Amino acid sequence: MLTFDYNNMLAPRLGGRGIDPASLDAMAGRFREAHADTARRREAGEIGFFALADANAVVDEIQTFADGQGQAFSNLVVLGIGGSALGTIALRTALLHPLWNELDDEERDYYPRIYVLDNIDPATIGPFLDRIDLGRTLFNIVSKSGGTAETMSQYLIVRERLQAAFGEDYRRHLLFTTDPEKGVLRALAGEEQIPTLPIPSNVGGRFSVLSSVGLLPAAMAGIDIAALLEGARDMVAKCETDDLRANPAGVFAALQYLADTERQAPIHVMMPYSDRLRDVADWFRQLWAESLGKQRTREGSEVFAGPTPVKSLGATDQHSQVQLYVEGPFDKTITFLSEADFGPDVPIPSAYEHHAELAYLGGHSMGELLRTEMLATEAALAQRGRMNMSIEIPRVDAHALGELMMMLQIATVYAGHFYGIDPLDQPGVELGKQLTYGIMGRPGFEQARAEWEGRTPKDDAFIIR
Ligand SMILES: O=P(O)(O)OC[C@H]1O[C@](O)(CO)[C@@H](O)[C@@H]1O
Repeated sequence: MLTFDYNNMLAPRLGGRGIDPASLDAMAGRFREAHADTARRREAGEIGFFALADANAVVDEIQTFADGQGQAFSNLVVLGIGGSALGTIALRTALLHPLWNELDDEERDYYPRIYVLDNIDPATIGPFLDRIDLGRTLFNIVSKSGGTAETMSQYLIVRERLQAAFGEDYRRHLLFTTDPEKGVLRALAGEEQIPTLPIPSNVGGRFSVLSSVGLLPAAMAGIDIAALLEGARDMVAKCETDDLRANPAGVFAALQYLADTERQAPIHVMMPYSDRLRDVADWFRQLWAESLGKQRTREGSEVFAGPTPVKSLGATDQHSQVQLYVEGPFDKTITFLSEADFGPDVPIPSAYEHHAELAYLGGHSMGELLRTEMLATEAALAQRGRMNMSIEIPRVDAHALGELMMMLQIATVYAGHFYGIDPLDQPGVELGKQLTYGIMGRPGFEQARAEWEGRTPKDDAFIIR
């Protein structure tokens, strides 16, 4: 089980800058409402990600694919963006490298390499597709909506290359992961007989890491997806209580909400002290930002809610960001992520005994130093009255990742309730999408194009060339 320590968020440790424990306890009633509302929305089928933890049939289907057809490929290339990419990247960074290190050469050949193309920069896409051996590659097109411009443009390029190389056999290199009913990707799968995996319709992109979106690439890479879901199940069970102080996701959400609204600290830095956990912070950034950054409440009144998530990395960013965190404005909280057991550690040799500035390092290890630096940063922040909290997982493995990611997803839903907004929608992203469609000439978006042309004339006086 993970350990969540929030002492350094509270007034007893931080003096007047911390949150009064009484304020946290005063959230107990609102938390019971948030918990009941979440249960009601789960029951009504509006929130689907909790149930992913129990989707054992999907695990079997995915594992069968990964162990069977999947083994014909040396590369798996995921085409997706946002929630269709970030969870997979986080799992790959966390779980693949340790696994990879333990494999011998023959075993390494058994598992395909996992690539995620989550941008549309031609300088990346062109050379990547020129280099990769198409004959040994499976392309997994991941899009909940099935219509995202970035993903679909990548798909069109890949499809043309596959057809040019393999004719009608191009299908063998494609797997769509999309909504079970809606969207053009689903329609294409039917028209062209391309195999698919479903993303349950009540699971939004940023909550989909434990669906086939994250599970298929994970299984192909040899990650233990059953353990991932077991960890998630353990966290769901832990969060079944409506007693705020016993519910880790509830306390996480309540403290961040209080930091923002009572302590004017709307910036939420997530700082793993672990290379393997670094992309969990990136995945969380979308989850927190897209879910909570909202103009309107669920009832429709204006609110302009939303903390700003920031990703950081220890110890690297101690030498880039920590000066600001320790002495800058009191506008942020820091959440540390760490692992209790780094696995095989790297000892630091004893040398230069006559130089005290170096001699103290000898006899310790890199893991010890990294951990010490985190504890020291936590203490420095607390001494200066800066709110921080820490989540420690026992070790970086599939079970722990399942627990951690489920906790952060549940916390996001609770936080949405506290802010009075709907954490499941993202209306603000739509405007930019519509303007893109208009500018690119998609039929039906002429109005968007006209608005863009009407609003974008620029004054040369404000441009330096
Ligand atoms: O999976 P899709 O539908 O292609 O969407 C990708 C991403 O685009 C968004 O809709 C908007 O950024 C995200 O919510 C989503 O994760």
